Amino acid sequence: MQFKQVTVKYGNHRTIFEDFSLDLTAGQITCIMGASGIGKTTLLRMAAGLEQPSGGMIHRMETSIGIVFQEPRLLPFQTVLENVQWVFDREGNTETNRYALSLLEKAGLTHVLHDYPHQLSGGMKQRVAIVRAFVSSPQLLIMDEPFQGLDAWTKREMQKLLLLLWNKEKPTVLLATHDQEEAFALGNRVIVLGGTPAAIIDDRSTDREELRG
Ligand SMILES: Nc1ncnc2c1ncn2[C@@H]1O[C@H](COP(=O)(O)OP(=O)(O)OP(=O)(O)O)[C@@H](O)[C@H]1O
Repeated sequence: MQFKQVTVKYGNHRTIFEDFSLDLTAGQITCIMGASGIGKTTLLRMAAGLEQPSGGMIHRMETSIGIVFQEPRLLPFQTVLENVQWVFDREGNTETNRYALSLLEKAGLTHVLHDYPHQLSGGMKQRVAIVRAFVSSPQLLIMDEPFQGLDAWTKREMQKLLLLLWNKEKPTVLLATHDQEEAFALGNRVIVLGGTPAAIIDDRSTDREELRG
């Protein structure tokens, strides 16, 4: 997907992006870093089509999108399993259902399938949100600091799960993180935003194949 000369302004004085262009290679994981408030969430929301730029264009080749927000955003009156099934037609879709169950197992959630969100820890809720984004095998996966707040072990497990799924289906992934180590462990490319309005101040291709999977 492509951002072409994108401008984002809030009010009269606040310019977050101006003439910002970025070309994402399909099938790659691109990690976006940058100080708090620089515009990472805004960029991801535009990539998902949730926000329109004030100027410029966004071209998206991918037709299906999965999103993991900074907070889990689960449906409160649906169980863990229902929250994940909600994104596909569970009736007669046994193949997807089986896939959902296998992802929930990989995410260590098998024992809470029938629990409701208020019964889960913050980390468990976030894992449900991650599985929900993965289950429909989207061509574009947008993840806004998805592993923030998870304990170190769970974080590593979820990162491994992301790489496992990415290796299988090669979606285009756009992932915002504050964690440089995470960015270089996961990304094929790491982009750092800086300045006002935000511009790309560092753009590196990584060659860390040995860390994958
Ligand atoms: N709806 C809005 N109205 C006004 N200003 C906004 C709005 N949404 C975001 N902003 C401003 O745009 C800037 C970029 O916000 P954004 O959430 O994209 O940053 P971020 O890099 O994701 O930050 P963080 O790392 O803290 O999540 C911030 O200065 C924020 O205050």
